[in-house]
Amino acid sequence: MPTKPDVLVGERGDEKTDALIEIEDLHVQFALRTNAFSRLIGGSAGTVNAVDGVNLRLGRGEVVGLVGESGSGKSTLGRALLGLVHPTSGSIRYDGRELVGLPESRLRPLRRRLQMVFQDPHASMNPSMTVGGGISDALRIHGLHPEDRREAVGAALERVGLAPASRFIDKYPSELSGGQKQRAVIARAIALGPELLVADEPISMLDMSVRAKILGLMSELRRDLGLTYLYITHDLASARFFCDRVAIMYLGKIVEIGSTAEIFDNPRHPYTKALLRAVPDPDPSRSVPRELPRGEIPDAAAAPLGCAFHPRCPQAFAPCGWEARDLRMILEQRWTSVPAEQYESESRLVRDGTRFASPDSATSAVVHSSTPPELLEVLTSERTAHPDDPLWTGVHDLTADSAGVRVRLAEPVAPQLRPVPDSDASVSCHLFHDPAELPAEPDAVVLKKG
Ligand SMILES: Nc1ncnc2c1ncn2[C@@H]1O[C@H](COP(=O)(O)OP(=O)(O)OP(=O)(O)O)[C@@H](O)[C@H]1O
Repeated sequence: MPTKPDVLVGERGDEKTDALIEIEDLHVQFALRTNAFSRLIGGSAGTVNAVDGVNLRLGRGEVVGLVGESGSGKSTLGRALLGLVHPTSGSIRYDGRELVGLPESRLRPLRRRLQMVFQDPHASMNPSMTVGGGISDALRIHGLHPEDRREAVGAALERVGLAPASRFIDKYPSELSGGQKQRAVIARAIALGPELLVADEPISMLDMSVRAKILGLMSELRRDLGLTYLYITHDLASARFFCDRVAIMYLGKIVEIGSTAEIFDNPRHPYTKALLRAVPDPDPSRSVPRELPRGEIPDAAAAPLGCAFHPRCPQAFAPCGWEARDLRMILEQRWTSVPAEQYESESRLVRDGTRFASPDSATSAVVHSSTPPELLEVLTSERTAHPDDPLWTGVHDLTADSAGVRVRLAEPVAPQLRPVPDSDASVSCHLFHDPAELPAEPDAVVLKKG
């Protein structure tokens, strides 16, 4: 396997080589489509903040891994880099040139330099074109003279290990194995002479036996061609092997970034720790918890207040962004372990599951109930039974009023990605930066529907 070059890592985990890509405060929103009936009854279209204020710098020749669960915004960030989705705001500079807002006609020539390798090599290739034809076509689109194309195709195929090229050039994708197809896709990308490859899960659909070989090839290409990579993956083990730095994404934000060694040897964010614990251990005799924390990745269209990870975080505390809707999660958890009759009687106390709570400020909300004292009793007994649940650090008090149970909550504070002293990592977590010292962010107190 190729060895990693020495990397100079500076503050915020940024490499001190000159930057090929500089992303600043990037936002990508998608409009949610609602049906006519929902609009009629006042449902708003809503938006998904797929990328929510990302800052990231890729040094020339650097490999940066973007890791996170499904839906965290990794692909959208990668696609935004290539101009395949349009950012809502923010800046992407490639070699000092601003890409955001460039018309397609000016973006197209740059695409030669910014290439993408997708997860599914089969879907990336035109089944009716030979391997050579597909690569040649990409070269034609980018204006390469016909006479130069065959030679460039052959060189690219041999460079990715499909050698001799004459054996592969006239084959159709269906005649290649999965690994060979991904090599052909990489050949098409490098034939154009790119500087950056956005590799979006490039090995996840391949057999285990060929994954390491493809990663090895990508490392060789990085060394020989000076390529820079944004490597998008769920798979921390491959990121550890391949990347100089790793950024952990959660619901559109980078929550931790640092050198690969720092992320793996000294993870800080509870989400990074959870992801690392979930990596399967090759030694079956060691029983390491594999589960991610409770709950699922929340709906990006209604992201939690404060730190988006707080509902799942075992170390969350008062300022992390507790909301009345977090009480629903606590109740649902309780109802999985009580007898059916108790579930029936308790769940009836919450008036309307679709409108569980109405916040009237960031720190006060009503959980609706037709019998508030009884609901208060259930919530109080839950608090007494599990006083250590992080949620209770953010609940000042619960009182019954005519509409339901009123909840007074701690002020939510959105954490910010900040450098960790004496390390090359940055983390966005109140465990590492005093929330009282963070500059106020407007979205720290934005109300979301409960
Ligand atoms: N074209 C689109 N229209 C609407 N929403 C979208 C669109 N593309 C992505 N999203 C939403 O944006 C969020 C981020 O999606 P994205 O695919 O970037 O995440 P990801 O981390 O790459 O996930 P995966 O690993 O499953 O590919 C998700 O909530 C997704 O549903």
